[in-house]
Amino acid sequence: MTLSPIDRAKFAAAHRAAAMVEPGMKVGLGTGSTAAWLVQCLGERQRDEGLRFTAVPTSARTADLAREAGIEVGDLGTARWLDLTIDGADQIDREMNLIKGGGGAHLMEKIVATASDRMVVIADASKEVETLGAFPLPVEVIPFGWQVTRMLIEETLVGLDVLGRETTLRMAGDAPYRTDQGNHIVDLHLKRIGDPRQLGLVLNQIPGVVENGLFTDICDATVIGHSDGRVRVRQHAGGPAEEMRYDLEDADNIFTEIAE
Ligand SMILES: O=C[C@H](O)[C@H](O)[C@H](O)COP(=O)(O)O
Repeated sequence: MTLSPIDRAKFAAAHRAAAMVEPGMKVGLGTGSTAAWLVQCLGERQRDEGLRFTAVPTSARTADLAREAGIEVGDLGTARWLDLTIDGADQIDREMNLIKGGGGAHLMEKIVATASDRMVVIADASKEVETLGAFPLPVEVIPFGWQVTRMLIEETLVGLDVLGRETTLRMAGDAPYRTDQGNHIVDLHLKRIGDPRQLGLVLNQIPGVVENGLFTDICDATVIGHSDGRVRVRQHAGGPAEEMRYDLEDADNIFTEIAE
């Protein structure tokens, strides 16, 4: 079976990051299409090597995928503190600030990543940007009075160093989208985000806002995959980036084995 170029990139990043999981670790499993590859790769390591680890998923979707891959699912309340969380992202800037929540899971993802010694982000190269902003910034709000919360968000944006103030309520068909926690999501269409730390703090002060999708000072390393099989691992703390290259035929073979 042959992977599409974008899936090769995601797979390569996920496969490299899966190798960071050591026996006995407590590991947060992210949400999204890249994290789904991670779950497959960890399932494969469990089957082939007998790798044992405690998995804490960041969404019901990831929990289902993990179970399907034969991975036993734990919960954060029991695990308390994790060694490592591996998750995808919608945008990554040079300082490893992130926009997350394109799949609506950023609240649980932020809790899990914050409760981890390390957060490693896996992504294809298209997610790397100079400055955050082109991707809509998700803000999870409670359903009660969401219209007012949205208005307050828009008013707050006026006083900030951002470009653009349009907001939309995320929909799932004809009804407002519901997160795993039963909340709604307001997406902010900002062309430029000035200071992501400041914006993140200010948004979370607004009554009705549960959590925004800006992750600042949380990501410790990025694993970026390319469709030609190249993978680049960069640490937030600095130091030389690690470069490797998957043989594309190998990647397709590994994928075929996982899929069977
Ligand atoms: O809510 C979803 C998450 O933050 C995802 O990790 C993010 O949207 C990236 O997803 P994908 O790997 O599918 O691009």
